[in-house]
Amino acid sequence: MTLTLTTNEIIKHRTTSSCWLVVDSKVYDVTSYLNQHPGGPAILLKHSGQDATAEFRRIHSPDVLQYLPEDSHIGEVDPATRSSLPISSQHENGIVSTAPITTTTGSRIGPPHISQCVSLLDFEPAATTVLPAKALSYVTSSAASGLSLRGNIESWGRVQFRPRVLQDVSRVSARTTILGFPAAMPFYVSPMGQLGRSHADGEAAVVKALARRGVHGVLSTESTVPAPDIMAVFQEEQGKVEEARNRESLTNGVNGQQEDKKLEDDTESFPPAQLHYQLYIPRDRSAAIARIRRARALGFRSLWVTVDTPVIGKRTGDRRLQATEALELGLEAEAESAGFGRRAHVAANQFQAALSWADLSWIRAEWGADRPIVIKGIQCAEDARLALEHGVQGILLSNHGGRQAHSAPDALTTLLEIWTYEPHVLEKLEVFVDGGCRDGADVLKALCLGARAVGLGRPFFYALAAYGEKGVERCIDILSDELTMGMRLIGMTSLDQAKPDRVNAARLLNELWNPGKLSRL
Ligand code: HEM
Ligand SMILES: Cc1cc2nc3c(=O)[nH]c(=O)nc-3n(C[C@H](O)[C@H](O)[C@H](O)COP(=O)(O)O)c2cc1C
Repeated sequence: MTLTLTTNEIIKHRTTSSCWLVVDSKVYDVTSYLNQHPGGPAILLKHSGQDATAEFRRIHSPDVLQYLPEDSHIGEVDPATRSSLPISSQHENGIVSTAPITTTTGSRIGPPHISQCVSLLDFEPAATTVLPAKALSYVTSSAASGLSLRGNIESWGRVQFRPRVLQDVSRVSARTTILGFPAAMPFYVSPMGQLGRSHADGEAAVVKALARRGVHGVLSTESTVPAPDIMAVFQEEQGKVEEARNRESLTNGVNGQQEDKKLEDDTESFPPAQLHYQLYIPRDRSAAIARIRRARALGFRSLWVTVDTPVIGKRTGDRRLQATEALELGLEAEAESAGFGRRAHVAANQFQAALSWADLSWIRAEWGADRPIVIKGIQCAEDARLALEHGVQGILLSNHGGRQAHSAPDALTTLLEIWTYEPHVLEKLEVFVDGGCRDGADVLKALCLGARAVGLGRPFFYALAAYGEKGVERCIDILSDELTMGMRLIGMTSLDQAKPDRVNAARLLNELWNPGKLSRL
């Protein structure tokens, strides 16, 4: 029998010895979960004794409630007293970002006008004006001292173009295919968990923007909004785009202007956007199978299995903030353990640390023999070869945006390592790269070195935070503009001309892993 609990009763439970919170009118006793919560105990305490629904939804999909101990749901809020239940409205923790834009009088102002964002780098400072410190830490956070992240960013500048001139570049096309599906552009939005922490419209805003631009995106297992709802928004938006297109082509047909309207850059009429699904494998295989089946039934085009996360990396910034939050609440022991990260993740079954190459056979069986699988997180040539031998269709060279292993190689270096030691992989598999790419023209460098497309994460998180779906669209537009302009300036009219002789990667090649030299040590 479910208990009916009054507001007077609920508000009493705000301590480490009795901590209740309300989500969707359900009262949960989370006392025994406090020290297991991967987001730390302090944030649960802050939202305890209150209706935490709105704040919970900004961060979590209802799916996470499965991690609570079975008897945590202790009752329902008494409807007669619900209106007096305090609503926890602090956005995550109420601490505003550390670097707000301020006026000369010192007052805080919001992001600049969207038109002032002309490069992807402009979105980060814009986002710092709106994101609370905890969300900002979540997105900027990188592993350990930040070497992997810095290496990613710097790697792009270590490859130069070898521009060709006098090539008639009046008409260019950046069309490609990704795993057999046409794509307007050779870049995509990387999977990022908890986009609700960036903006209230979260994943919905991103997929709407993708549909309007014909750009592909990979949805994270850890999305704030459940996958079926996101797919529904995406399909509805695609329907609208299609309708608008049909109306336009009728009008153009009547006026006989179709030919004149053909854009030089081939960006006006684009193929439909596509969504792919990123999979984290939890410890419980039946939960993993349920995820795969759901993604398949929903029509995601391919499955991107993340393999660089047997455990969560050492996100130094997040750990410091969790320690600070705990100290603010006088929880010294929790503060001390915050420095050792989200050990509870493993207990919470979220990542299967025992995952191995052999697991690909049941993943394949569940996903389907004829549907593409991409391994996300390949970081050396040997593993690229193993992925090929295990029958996947693609590999993503990635160090998770510098958030997982310390001193991990940037994707361009891994790409060159594959060129050098396992070049046949590049002929057989579609190879994707991500990490630190912040310019459309840089995308071309990866393509010249054999990549199919480039993923971008943080710039989209920042653009979404500052401007919602308009920000995501602008981020895509800036990248597209830089890419097509880049093609013209290096003398390329289509992506099949993206070949290694268009770039000088000598600086990265000089530092490539060299087993021959090592064996002489
Ligand atoms: C009451 C049930 C809750 C459960 C079972 C739960 C579970 C989890 C889990 C499993 C994670 C790991 C990341 C993920 O899977 O999304 C997490 C992270 C987190 N949770 Fe909760 N959570 C709950 C409530 C809340 C509430 C009410 C808040 C705040 C309003 C919150 C804030 C966070 C934050 C900030 C993180 C850290 C995310 C990161 O930095 O990676 N959680 N929680
Ligand atoms: C905020 C954030 C959340 C992320 N969440 C996930 C995730 O849920 N699954 C995953 O496979 N990768 C995740 N990643 C890694 C990205 O998919 C991608 O590899 C990385 O962001 C690329 O680097 P960039 O941010 O420098 O562009 C996340 C990255 C960020 C920044």
